[in-house]
Amino acid sequence: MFDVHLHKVGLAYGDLQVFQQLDLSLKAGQWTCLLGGSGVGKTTLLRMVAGLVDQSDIRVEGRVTCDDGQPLAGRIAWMSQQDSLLPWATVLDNITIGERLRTRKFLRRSRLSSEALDRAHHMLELVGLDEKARVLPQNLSGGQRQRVALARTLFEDRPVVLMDEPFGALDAITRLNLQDMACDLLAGKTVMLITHDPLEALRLGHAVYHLRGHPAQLTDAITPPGKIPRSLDNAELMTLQGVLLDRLRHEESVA
Ligand SMILES: Nc1ncnc2c1ncn2[C@@H]1O[C@H](COP(=O)(O)OP(=O)(O)OP(=O)(O)O)[C@@H](O)[C@H]1O
Repeated sequence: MFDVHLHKVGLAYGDLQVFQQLDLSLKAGQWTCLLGGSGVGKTTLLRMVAGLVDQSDIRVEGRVTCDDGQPLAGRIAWMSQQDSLLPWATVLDNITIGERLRTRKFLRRSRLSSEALDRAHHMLELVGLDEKARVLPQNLSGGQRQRVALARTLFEDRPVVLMDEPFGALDAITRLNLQDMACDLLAGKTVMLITHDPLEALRLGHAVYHLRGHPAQLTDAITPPGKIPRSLDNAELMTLQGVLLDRLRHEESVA
């Protein structure tokens, strides 16, 4: 278990300074949630943590370090709103795609180890979809597809999970159910979650930050009380939701 630290990070696309001088710590085993208006730089910040920014046409400042002294590269799983499932591959093949690419068993018709297959089936069981192992993604609902994406994230078994609005396209009830499932199954992982939904951030976040302004800055963390996922009848949660919605609405109106 290790914390991830962002030290004075900044990023500019040409003349557009998206954010600068940001300090942020992702605490080991906790959920850090990030809210902010459209275009403020949330995805860019997440991509920077993941090492996914192409440094040829942008300026990157600062450092991302882990407090165990090891690099973060290779210890991250990613989950986004677009489930990125390959349409022509079965659910099982989608879940094991990373393993197939790493072991060069993607193009050849060679088989994965029985251990890897058992583990993939187990992940599907955990998300309640084992009976869908052989179907194609087009035959699944949006919520089921995101459960497959969650199973793929679990299969990768990385200590750090970066999530970019993973539940954003789902209806309210499916979203609540998936929040609970992700919270349960990702227990012990260090999670950074980007969301537009204050309630989602407050249900799941040990620390909730608001990214705002141009260049963007982070507000102080809100640390809602109680264990995650927090219950909807938590009165403090509802008060904090009102505060955050008000902040976000004000931000939109001045942008
Ligand atoms: N590859 C790129 N080249 C140039 N500008 C970019 C690039 N990617 C993003 N931007 C710009 O950087 C800013 C931040 O974009 P980003 O996608 O990080 O915002 P966001 O907060 O995630 O937005 P949303 O909530 O709408 O997804 C925006 O002004 C966007 O237009």
